Order: sequence, then C-alpha cells, then structure tokens
Amino acid sequence: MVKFESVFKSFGKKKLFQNLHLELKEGKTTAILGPNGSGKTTLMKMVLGLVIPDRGKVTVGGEDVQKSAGYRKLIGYMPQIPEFPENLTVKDIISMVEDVRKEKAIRTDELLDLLNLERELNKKFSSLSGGTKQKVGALIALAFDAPLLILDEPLVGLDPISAYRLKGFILEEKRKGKTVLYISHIMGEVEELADMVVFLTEGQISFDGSVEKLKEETGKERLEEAVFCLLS
Ligand SMILES: Nc1ncnc2c1ncn2[C@@H]1O[C@H](COP(=O)(O)OP(=O)(O)OP(=O)(O)O)[C@@H](O)[C@H]1O
Repeated sequence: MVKFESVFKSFGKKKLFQNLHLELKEGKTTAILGPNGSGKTTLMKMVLGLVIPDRGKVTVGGEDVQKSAGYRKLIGYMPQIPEFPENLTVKDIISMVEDVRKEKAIRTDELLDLLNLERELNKKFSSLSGGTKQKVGALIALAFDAPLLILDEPLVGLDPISAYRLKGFILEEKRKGKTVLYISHIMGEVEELADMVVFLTEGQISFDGSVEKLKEETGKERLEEAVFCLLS
C-alpha cells in the first residue's frame, strides 16, 4: 500500500534518511516507533507529500506521491497538533475540508457522538481547548472513511474516555481491513493496536516486522522490554 524506495532526505547538514527502503502492508496496522528526533513524523509527512525526498520514490497504492495528488483521497491524516483557520467554527472546518477533498464527510455524525463534540460544532476553532482541537483533528481524519489512516500520536492529550473510545474506533477500522500507520510512544497502546512495528533510530530502520517477531528476537514477553532491548 505504501512503499519507500531508495529514499534520501537531509535537513541542512543533517542526513536523516539514507537509502530508506520500507513497505507497509495493506490491511495491517503498523506502529512507527523510535526515540525523539529519529524521523517518525518526517516519514509520515513524506507519505502525505508534505516533505519531499531529496532522492528516491514514495508510492501510495502504486501512485508516485510526487507525480499526482489524487492518491490523497485514500488518506485520512491526524497530525500531532491540528492546525485549522482559527476563526472558523468546527462546522465550517468540516465543510472546508469537504470542499478541498470534493467528497462528503460521511461519518461525521457518528464521530461527533463518539467524541462528544456535538456541542462544539458552532464554536470557533480558536476557542477550543487543546484536547478538543485534537478531537476535531481525529474527526477530520476519520470522517471520510479513507482506506489508509495516518495517525500521529492519536490518543495523546485526550481525556481517558475519549482516548478509550477513539482506540475502539481505530480497532474497529483495523478489523474492517483498513491500513493504519501510526506513531506512538505508549507501548501498551502499541501492543493493543499494532500488527507490525517499524523501529527507527536516527533515520535507520533497526527493526521491521511483526510484534511477535520483535518479542521473539529479543526474548522479551512485554513490548516495552523488547523495545528497550533494541535501544540498548
Ligand atoms: N523542517 C525541518 N527543518 C529542519 N530539520 C527538521 C525539519 N523537520 C525535521 N527536522 C529534523 O529531522 C529530525 C527528525 O525529526 P522528526 O520530527 O521526523 O522526528 P520524530 O521521530 O517524529 O520526533 P518526535 O518523537 O520528537 O516527534 C530531527 O532532528 C528534526 O530536528
């Protein structure tokens, strides 16, 4: 579904990715793990076409992300910190994204209910709390029923009930066969959600495989301990 072929990316003198090869399997949930600054968000942004590789190719569903924008309709993206025009209401934001995507946000009602957002619909984005802004980010990412979900730390900052409900929603999407790519630093959550793990260390892949394989290779039963082994 998503493929990185011989990807190089530097920021100034910092050579982050050098000859990165990675394939994310369709219908699987892949967690991108790694220390702060290891390149997780940059990896996601390259799939979204928000960061352009210096060399190499990124494809989504076989389409080169640099050659067309059509593939973006396949993606629902939840950033770490959602940014929308501050003076728009939540309702306006949904309409604005519908206009940009040229499609209806068909799961809006379900998500408004799930995330307890109905009362915020007519409030300006600027007036919302940090957690509520994040819920709006989740709604926008999920309401279009896209087959590929890209989620950057989706549960961080949400109250426990909302986090539990959103996690349940993501699990259901996974059961339905969606491809999910997400970043997390919470190992318990990764154990619940992920089939596959990609572990990055300064732009290098130090592990790419199933959660079971990682535990087997490190001889650890808990993912937290297995990841600690990779780091030490
Ligand atoms: N636009 C940019 N300009 C310069 N350097 C950048 C830019 N974006 C990322 N970097 C650098 O690339 C490296 C990887 O950053 P990235 O945000 O991808 O890491 P991350 O693994 O997502 O980190 P975190 O866990 O802290 O969110 C860091 O050293 C960062 O400073």
